[in-house]
Amino acid sequence: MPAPVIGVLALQGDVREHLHVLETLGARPLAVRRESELASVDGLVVPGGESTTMAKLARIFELLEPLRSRIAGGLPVFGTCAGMILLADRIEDGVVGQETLGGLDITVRRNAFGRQVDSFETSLEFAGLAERVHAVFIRAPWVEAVGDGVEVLSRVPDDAANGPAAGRIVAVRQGPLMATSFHPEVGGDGRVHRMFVDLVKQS
Ligand SMILES: NC(=O)CC[C@H](N)C(=O)O
Repeated sequence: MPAPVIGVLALQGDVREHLHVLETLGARPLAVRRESELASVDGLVVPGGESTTMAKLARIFELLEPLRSRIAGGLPVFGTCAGMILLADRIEDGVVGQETLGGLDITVRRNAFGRQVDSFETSLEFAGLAERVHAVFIRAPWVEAVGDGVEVLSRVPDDAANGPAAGRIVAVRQGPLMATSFHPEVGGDGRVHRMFVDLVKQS
């Protein structure tokens, strides 16, 4: 199979970082702003940024329904941080009327880590990876609840020192959909993206 075309939704957020990691992994990255571009991708990354802004822009750019229909059609999608929020079927602490793309049977809590520690870095065990992943959290959501078909890939260590974040789910997969609360595109570790590229190749 030729290298898959992997789009990065390029309405807002840290688009360039994702394009760069995908390029280093030998995928063909494509910034997606129009329906015609969306139609040509084999997989899609929804980056970190601001989920409410991204949803509004997706509506303005007439991408909301095309995105929903490609997700319903089985397109592999990887959401990071705001991207996780956009893929979630249910949001806690969203703004009133906040729209999502949906598809992942999860409930996310926006800005869950709170003001004191809203941005931090740690290393986490991650299902399928031998070594821990360096995880950068920036005003991140966590996953409050998952449906039956959802595989948990990573959690904050269940250690009292982690306070209310202890044991919280921060990475999931459901069929062709993957999401992380943190930003694997920051910090030069391509292993989580490689997992997604492999998922795209298998689909
Ligand atoms: N780094 C991020 O993507 C932050 C997400 C942001 N707090 C939101 O609600 O959309």
